[in-house]
Amino acid sequence: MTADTPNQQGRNIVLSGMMGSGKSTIGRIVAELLNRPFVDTDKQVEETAGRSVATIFADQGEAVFRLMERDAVRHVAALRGQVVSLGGGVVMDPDNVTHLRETGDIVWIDVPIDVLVGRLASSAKPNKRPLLEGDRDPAVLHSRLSALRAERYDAYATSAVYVLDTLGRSSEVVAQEVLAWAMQQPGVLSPEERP
Ligand SMILES: Nc1ncnc2c1ncn2[C@@H]1O[C@H](COP(=O)(O)OP(=O)(O)OP(=O)(O)O)[C@@H](O)[C@H]1O
Ligand SMILES: O=C(O)C1=C[C@@H](O)[C@@H](O)[C@H](O)C1
Ligand SMILES: [Mg+2]
Repeated sequence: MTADTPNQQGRNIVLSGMMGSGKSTIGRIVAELLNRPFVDTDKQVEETAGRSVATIFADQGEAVFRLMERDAVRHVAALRGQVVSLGGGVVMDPDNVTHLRETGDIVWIDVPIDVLVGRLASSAKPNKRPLLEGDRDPAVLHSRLSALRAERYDAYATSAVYVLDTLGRSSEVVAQEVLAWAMQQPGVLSPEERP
């Protein structure tokens, strides 16, 4: 088994949460520790479309992006044995959640807005986060992120089987918590992934 060969036995570990919550950072660590492929739905969309998330939003609109994202989700959910990082809005579509749950378990990385503002103000990633319009002003970011989180809270909470609290904890420590959770969860780790 290599990092490019999905393990057919283990369920996907699917990380969900707001922009900047740490899905990619934590997901990569978990994938490396388990020697699993790491898949990011935003990257899948960009590779398939040959354009950045921001360009898709600008040229074709958010609705077209969401359709592409649905396809990416179905692709990812067709395989097992992966660590998956979701775009921040994926779980707003209940069909996406249904597909993801067939082969995986969703873990929500819940991060307070103030922490997100601190992270996103110093890393605007305008090509990736058009909903924030590349804005780095902390007050504007705070109000945009608060509104998004309020709108999405129920979807994040109900789609996830586990919530990670990252406050004051490094990504490495949080990744270890994901592993500890996976160990307890039937079907997530294959026998060979268990110590
Ligand atoms: N537990 C943590 N403690 C401190 N910093 C963290 C932690 N997790 C992530 N970070 C930092 O927060 C920033 C955002 O993390 P990351 O890119 O992984 O988030 P994301 O959810 O993938 O966001 P997006 O997909 O919207 O870009 C990075 O600079 C990362 O180093
Ligand atoms: O929260 C969101 O709706 C988004 C988050 C990003 O991961 C991208 O999927 C896109 O910028 C939209
Ligand atoms: Mg990411």
